[in-house]
Amino acid sequence: MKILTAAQTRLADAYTAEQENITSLELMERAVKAFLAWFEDKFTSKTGRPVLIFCGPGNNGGDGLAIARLLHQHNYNVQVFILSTNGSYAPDFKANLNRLPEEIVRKHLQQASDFPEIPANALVLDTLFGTGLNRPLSGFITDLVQYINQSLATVIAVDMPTGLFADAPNAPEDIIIEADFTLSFELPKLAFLLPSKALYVGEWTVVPIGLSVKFISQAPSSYFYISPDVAAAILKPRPKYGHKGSFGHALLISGSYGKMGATVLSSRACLRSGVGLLTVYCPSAGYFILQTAVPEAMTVTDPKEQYTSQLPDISTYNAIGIGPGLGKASATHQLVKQLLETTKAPLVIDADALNIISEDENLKKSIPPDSILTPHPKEFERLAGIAQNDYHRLELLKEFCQEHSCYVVLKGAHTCIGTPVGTFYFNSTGNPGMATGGTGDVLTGIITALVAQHYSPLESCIVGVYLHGLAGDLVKAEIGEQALLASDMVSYLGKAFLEVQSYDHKKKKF
Ligand SMILES: NC(=O)C1=CN([C@@H]2O[C@H](COP(=O)(O)OP(=O)(O)OC[C@H]3O[C@@H](n4cnc5c(N)ncnc54)[C@H](OP(=O)(O)O)[C@@H]3O)[C@@H](O)[C@H]2O)[C@@H](O)CC1
Ligand SMILES: Nc1ncnc2c1ncn2[C@@H]1O[C@H](COP(=O)(O)OP(=O)(O)O)[C@@H](O)[C@H]1O
Ligand SMILES: [K+]
Repeated sequence: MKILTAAQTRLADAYTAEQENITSLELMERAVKAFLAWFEDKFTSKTGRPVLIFCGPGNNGGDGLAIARLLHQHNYNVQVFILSTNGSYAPDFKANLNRLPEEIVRKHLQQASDFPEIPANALVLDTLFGTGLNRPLSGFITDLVQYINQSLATVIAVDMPTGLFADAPNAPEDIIIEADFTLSFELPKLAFLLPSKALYVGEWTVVPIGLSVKFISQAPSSYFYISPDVAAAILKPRPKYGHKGSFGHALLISGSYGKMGATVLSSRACLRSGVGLLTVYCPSAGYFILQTAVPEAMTVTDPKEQYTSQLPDISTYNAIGIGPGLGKASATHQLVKQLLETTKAPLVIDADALNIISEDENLKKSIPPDSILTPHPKEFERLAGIAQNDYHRLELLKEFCQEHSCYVVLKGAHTCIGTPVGTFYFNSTGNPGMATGGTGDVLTGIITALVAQHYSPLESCIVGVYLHGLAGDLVKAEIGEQALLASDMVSYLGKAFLEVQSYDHKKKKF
C-alpha cells in the first residue's frame, strides 16, 4: 500500500471526483459514511454517551458536520462546536452546516470561556483540522486542544489528530490532539508510522473511500505500507519435485558463552522458514546445545570454547546470517572483517556483528552490496549516528542504505525497511508483546532462510518482517502480550506462512 503526502491526497480527491463525475461534497459524504460504519461498530448509540464534535473551518470540519447529521439520524446524542475564525469556511463546510438538522445543539467557540464541559464518558470527535494543516496551531486553538487533551473523554481524531503534520516534522513544543483513536481515509499517513507520534495518533484505522486506484498507482512515492497482499504475492509455492537442495543452504554464525539461546532461536526460525539445509557455526561450548536443541541443523564448531574466532569455509552457502549472541571478542571482530571481505554469499547482519561494524569505519566501508542489516534503533544509532527526530532518522536510514548499497531493517513497532534506492517499507504486523529478548534473533533466522531460498533482498526483508510480526500476532491472539516468548513465535511461524498463503487476492482478505 502506497503512502501519499497530504498534497497528493488532495489531488487524489480532486481526480476521483472528476473521474467519477461526482462533487467533492459527495466524496465527503462517502468518507463520513465510511467513518460512521467504523464508529457504530465500536461505539453503539445504545450506550447513550454524549458525542461532542469540534469542527474547524475546512473540509475536516465539514466531515464533522456531516458526521453529526448521520450520528443524529442514528440516535446518538450529538453536540456540535464550531471554531470561530477570522478566515472563511470551506464550501463543503457551509453545505454541511446548512444540512445540519436544527435539533442538534451547536455553539460557536470564540474564547476559552465558550468551551463546553466535557463529561468523562463523552466521545469527542476531533474534526478541527486534518490534512489541510499548513502551520503549527497557535493562539486560542491551542487552548482548545489542550482543554480537550486534559479531559477524561475518549478522543477520536477524524483523518488526522489536529495539529499533527501528515508528513513533515512537528516542533517539540507544538500543541497536538492526543487521540485515543484515529480513523483516517483510504491510506495511512506517514506520521502514523513514526514512534514519537504514537501519543497523538492512538490506535489508528484506515477505511477505504474509493479514491482512484489509477491515481494512487501512478502517484510517485518513496513510502509503502506492507499490506497482506504484498507479502502474499511474493511468497512462492514449493515445487512438487523440489528437494532440499532447491531451497538453499544457509550458514548461521552465532553464539557465545551464555548466549547460545540466541543461536537456538535463530536456527529454529531459519529451519521453520523453509530453508533446505542449515549449518550453524558456533563456539565449541555450543556443540551439545545445538545438536540437542536443534537436531535438524548441522553444527560446526570454532576451536574457541566461548566465542567464535576463525571464519570457517564459507564457499558453499547460499546465504550467511551473522550476529545473534555473537559477542564482541577481538578475535570475533577479525572473523567479521574476514567475512565482509571474502564472502560471495549474501549476508544478513544482526546484533553484535552490527556493533562490531559500528566500531570500525573500515568495516562499514566493506559491507558487501545488497547485504541486509537488521538493527534495533540503538544499534542503528551506533551505525549511522544520533537522529534529532523520526524524520531525521528516516534521512539517516536513506543515506546509510544509499552509501553502502544495502538494505536496513530498522526494527520496532512498524519496522521500517530502507533500500539502496531510497524507498521505505513499513511493516503492518507485530505487537508490543514482541518487545522481549530473542525476538530479533528469530527475525534474523527467518530472513536468512528467505535469502537462501533465492528471494531478492527486498523480498526477503518484506516477507520476513511481515511473517515475523504475524507470528507474534498469532501468539498474542492465543496467550496475550505479556507471556509472549520468542520461542512461541518460532512455533507459530507455520501458521503465519499458512495465513499468508491463504490470502485471497480477489476478496482481498485472508
Ligand atoms: N480523500 C480524503 O482523504 C478526503 C478528505 N476529506 C477531509 O478533508 C480534510 C482536508 O480538508 P482541508 O484541505 O479543507 O483542510 P483542513 O484540515 O480542514 O484545514 C484547512 C483549513 O484550516 C486552515 N488552517 C490550516 N492550518 C491552520 C492552523 N494551524 N491554524 C488555523 N487554521 C489553519 C486553512 O486555512 P488558512 O488559514 O491557511 O487560509 C484551511 O481553512 C481531510 O483531513 C479530511 O478530513 C473528506 O472530506 C473527503 C475525502
Ligand atoms: N512495540 C512493538 N511492536 C511491534 N514489534 C516490536 C515491538 N517491540 C519490538 N518489536 C519487534 O521485536 C523484535 C525485537 O528485536 P531486537 O530488539 O533485536 O530483540 P533481541 O535482540 O532481543 O532479539 C524486532 O523485530 C521488533 O520489530
Ligand atoms: K482532525
